[in-house]
Amino acid sequence: MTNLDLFVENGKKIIGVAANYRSLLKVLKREVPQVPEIFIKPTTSYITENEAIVIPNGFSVNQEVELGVIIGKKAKRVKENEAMDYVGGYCVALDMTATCKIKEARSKGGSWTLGKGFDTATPVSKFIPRSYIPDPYKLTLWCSVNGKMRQKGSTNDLVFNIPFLISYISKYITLEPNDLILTGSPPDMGPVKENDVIETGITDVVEVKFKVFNEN
Ligand SMILES: O=C([O-])CC(=O)C(=O)O
Ligand SMILES: [Mg+2]
Repeated sequence: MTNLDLFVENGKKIIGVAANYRSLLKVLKREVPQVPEIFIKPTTSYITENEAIVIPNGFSVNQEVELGVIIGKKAKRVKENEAMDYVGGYCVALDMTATCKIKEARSKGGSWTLGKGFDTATPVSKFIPRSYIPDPYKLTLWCSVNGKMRQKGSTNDLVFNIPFLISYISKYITLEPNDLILTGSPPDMGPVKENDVIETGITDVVEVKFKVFNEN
């Protein structure tokens, strides 16, 4: 038996999707991609409510609010039309991103591991059972910093929807119960600094608060 409420404790992997909102691609002046660009974050980057986001020394870090999809059962080469059977539930997540490291990786062709995977880079809400969200494309994701709204986006703006992502990823990487897919951020991610308070949520579903600290 898997208790998906404990997805953080039992988490095996976190798979992120980059630039998966049409509105973000527009801002970035990028074409809609043919396939998703994916990356992995370690589960040691998880934090939950009341734990601190810690910015590593010398890093510049942005917040990105995202719909998290939590896998309910093992998925390998899943067809798109069966993919929703593998969704156990959802969460709201912050894909904290060290922009300094991602820029360096993009320009030098290096890896995203530090840019996406540092400790505390994946703050998440509690688990939301799948039945609680009958239509995952009607959700409003929001994120405020120090009480000022910074991001607001609708999941109907996703480029690759949840079944496509599960089908695509599971062709190459077996998905396991408690894995988390971060489906990408709407525009207006921005830098955060020590003592900032980040509040984030899915309207009428869940909200969660995190405080930001420097490493020392
Ligand atoms: O941070 C990035 O460069 C890409 C990303 O994760 C997103 O669009 O959600
Ligand atoms: Mg992201």
